[in-house]
Amino acid sequence: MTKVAVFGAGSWGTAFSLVLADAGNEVTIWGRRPEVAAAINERHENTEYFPGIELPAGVRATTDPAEAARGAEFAVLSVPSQTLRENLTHWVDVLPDDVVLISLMKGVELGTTKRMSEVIAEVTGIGPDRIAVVSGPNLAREIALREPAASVVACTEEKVAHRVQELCHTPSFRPYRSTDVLGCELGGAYKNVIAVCVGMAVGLGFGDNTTASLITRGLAETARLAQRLGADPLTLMGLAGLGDLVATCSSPLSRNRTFGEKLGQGMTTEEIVASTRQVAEGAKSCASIYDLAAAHGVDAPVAEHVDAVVRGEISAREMMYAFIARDTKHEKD
Ligand SMILES: NC(=O)C1=CN([C@@H]2O[C@H](COP(=O)(O)OP(=O)(O)OC[C@H]3O[C@@H](n4cnc5c(N)ncnc54)[C@H](O)[C@@H]3O)[C@@H](O)[C@H]2O)C=CC1
Ligand SMILES: O=C(CO)COP(=O)(O)O
Repeated sequence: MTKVAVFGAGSWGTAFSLVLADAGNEVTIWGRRPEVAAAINERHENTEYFPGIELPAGVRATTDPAEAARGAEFAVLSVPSQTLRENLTHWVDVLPDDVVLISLMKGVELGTTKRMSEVIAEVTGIGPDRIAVVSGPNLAREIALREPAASVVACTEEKVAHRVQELCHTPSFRPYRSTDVLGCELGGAYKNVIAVCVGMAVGLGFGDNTTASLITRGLAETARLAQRLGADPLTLMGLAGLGDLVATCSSPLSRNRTFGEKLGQGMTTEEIVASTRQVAEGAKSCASIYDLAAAHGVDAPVAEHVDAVVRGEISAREMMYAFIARDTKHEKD
C-alpha cells in the first residue's frame, strides 16, 4: 500500500484524501486543529468541512507533521496559497528523501508573483521532476460525494505525472496527464479571479450575456498571459483552463464566485472576509496575477479591475461598465 501525506485538512485536502483512499492508498492528513483531526480518527468524518460524509477507513489524521510525513512516498500540499511558504518552511525537515510533492493549490504568491510549484521548489530545493500539480473542475464537495469528475495531473517529468495519475484514479475520479505545469497552475489561479468577477455580475443582478462575456474574455486574458510565459495555449482550453473556469463560474458552491456575489451586493472585502473562514484565493491572487501580467507587458483588465474592487477603489458596477468602455480592438488581441 502506498503511503501518502496530505498537508491541509480543509475542503480540498479532505476530499482529495478520500479520492486517494478510494484508489487504495494509506492516507495521513496533517491538520492544524486537534478537534478536526480527532473527528477524522474517531468518527471518520471532517465535521468542520463535510459533516455527514463518511471518510474511508484508509484516511487518518494527526496534528504532527512528522507523523503525517513518516514513510510517505507522496506529500500533498493543500493550504491557502498565501500561507504555503511559511508552512512549508516548518515541514521541509520532516519530508522523506525522494518524496514527490503534489500541489492542489490555486493561487499566485503576493509580492513574489510565484506559482505554488515555484514556491515549493524554492523552499524545499526539490527539482521540478518531483513536483506535480493537480488542477481541474473539482469542487471539493462534489468530489467528496463521489460525483464523476476529471482533472489534470501535471509534472515536467511525464513518468512522475503518470505515477500521480495512477495514485488518484478511482471509479469516480479520472485524472489526465500533462507536462504543462505552468499552464495548469495559471489556469487554476486565474479562474478564481474570473469567478470573483462573474460573481460580481451575478450579485449586481446581471444575466447570462454578461457572465458569458466575462468568462470568455477572462479565458482570453488567461491564455494571453500563459502563452507569454511559455505555456501551451491548448492547456487553457482543457480541464485545468476552460473546464475549471466553467465549473467555478457557474457553481453556487464556489467560494470565489460567492465572494464576488457579495461584493456585487455591496459588501466590503473586510465584511466578506469576516463572514467566512474559507479561503477565496481569487481575492488575493488578483493582485499578484495583475503584477505578473504587468511585469511581462500583458494586458490584464479582469485581474486589474477585480483587484481595484477588492481594494475598494471602485465599485463592482463601475468595473462592469469600465470593461465595456475600453477602446475597441480585434477579438484575437
Ligand atoms: N475547495 C475546493 O473545491 C478546491 C480548492 N482548491 C484549492 O485548494 C487549496 C486549499 O483550499 P481549500 O481546502 O478549499 O480551503 P479551505 O478554506 O477549505 O481549507 C484551508 C485549510 O487550511 C487551513 N489553514 C488556513 N490558514 C492556514 C495557515 N495559515 N496555516 C496552515 N493551515 C491553514 C485551514 O484551517 C483549513 O484546514 C486552495 O488553493 C484552493 O484554491 C482546489 C480545487 C478545489
Ligand atoms: O477550484 C475549485 C474548483 O475546481 C474550487 O473553487 P472555489 O475555491 O471557488 O470554491
